Amino acid sequence: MTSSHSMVLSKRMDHNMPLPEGMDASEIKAKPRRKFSFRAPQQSYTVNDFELGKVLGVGSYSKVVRARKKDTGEVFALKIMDKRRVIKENKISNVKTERLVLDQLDHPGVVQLFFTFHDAHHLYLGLECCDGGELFYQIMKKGRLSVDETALYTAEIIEALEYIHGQGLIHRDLKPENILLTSDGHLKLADFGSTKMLKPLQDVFIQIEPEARTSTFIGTAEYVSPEVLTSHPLTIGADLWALGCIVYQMLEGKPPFRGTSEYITFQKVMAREFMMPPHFTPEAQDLVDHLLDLDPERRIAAVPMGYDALKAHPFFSRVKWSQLRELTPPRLAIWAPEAAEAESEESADSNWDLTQIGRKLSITMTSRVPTLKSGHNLGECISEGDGKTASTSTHYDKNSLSQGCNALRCQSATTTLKT
Ligand SMILES: Nc1ncnc2c1ncn2[C@@H]1O[C@H](COP(=O)(O)OP(=O)(O)OP(=O)(O)O)[C@@H](O)[C@H]1O
Repeated sequence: MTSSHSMVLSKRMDHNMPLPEGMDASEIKAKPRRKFSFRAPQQSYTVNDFELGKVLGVGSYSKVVRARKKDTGEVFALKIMDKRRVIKENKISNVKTERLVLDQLDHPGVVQLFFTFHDAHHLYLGLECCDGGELFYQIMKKGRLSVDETALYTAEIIEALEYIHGQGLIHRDLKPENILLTSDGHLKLADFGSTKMLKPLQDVFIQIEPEARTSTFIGTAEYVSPEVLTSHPLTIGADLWALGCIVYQMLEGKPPFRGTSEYITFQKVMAREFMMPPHFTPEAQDLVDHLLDLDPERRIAAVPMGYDALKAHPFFSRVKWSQLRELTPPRLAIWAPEAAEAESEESADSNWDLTQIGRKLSITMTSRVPTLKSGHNLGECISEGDGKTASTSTHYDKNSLSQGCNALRCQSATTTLKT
């Protein structure tokens, strides 16, 4: 029996899942539960091993800081997560998922994880540092990207998506904030905390707990696909829809679906109500149109071998797919993280104080913040273990939407407004 096989079995036993054909329960009981090793090891580092530099970005439960390892001089992006905040924001499964998924991925279009460590109050992920900032910032600074810039960036996103989809993963939170640029201007996907795993990753069986049928879903309003809003099965089509939104946003400066409230945004998504700007070339219009198909199975690239069709789309006629990473990428708008942070809403959060990292809690305590019980070992989130990951977290409450969405489901399939 292979190690992965025994791991599959131990997980199946834990969850009373049916045994594979021909397997005998007594055989399984005799096998000790095996642990697997992460490629990116859990180190015994402390935060004092690093010189902390500028803040690269702020997430809902993390702060990402440029950090130089004092002994080797290597530079990383240290994703620092406050344990109390992780619990408070109900992000434990996101942390586990991100750690497990990043550990398994190895592609130039995906941010690399090198190591993890933790201390009494924080969890740390040592990530490849993307000094060019977020794609979001580039769009914001440039207003709109040219067709050639958009084609090259989209091609790099497509290569990364093809890879992660081939690994049985759906990113689920693809948006310009989660697409980062290296200092030489190439793109990398980041933030895999919401990833859905459809199958075992390589030789590690990661237990996919059936997602509770709650009235919640995951994603970001402007990039969420209509089928996700109506609780249809999640497929790679959800990422392809988000890709369509991102292509549109690069060319137009803003995403196709944006309302005055999230609820209005969802209504527009459900009705596929967006304006196709007249300055879009016919190729760009066609690509956006095919990615933003209401039927996830008809979205270009959603079928087997579909990526070949996507890459052959005339929008990419000038893209040399075989040399993508060698091509000169678009010139970056100057990236100043502190300035961007000041512009961002999240920076209004003053609870983070880097001088306190590793020493005491950086989060301002309030009576509503849960207490870390001694038995609650959150370090296990990033430790080597049995590969178990919990079900996913909540971004939106769908209850308040269901009525409106159900009504919208009856509307005409395609309501693309063209000027
Ligand atoms: N490897 C990296 N290099 C440079 N900057 C990074 C890196 N990883 C993350 N960042 C920056 O930090 C921000 C927050 O990171 P990330 O999205 O992973 O955090 P999060 O807490 O999971 O966020 P979310 O609010 O989406 O859940 C990113 O949007 C990006 O600006």
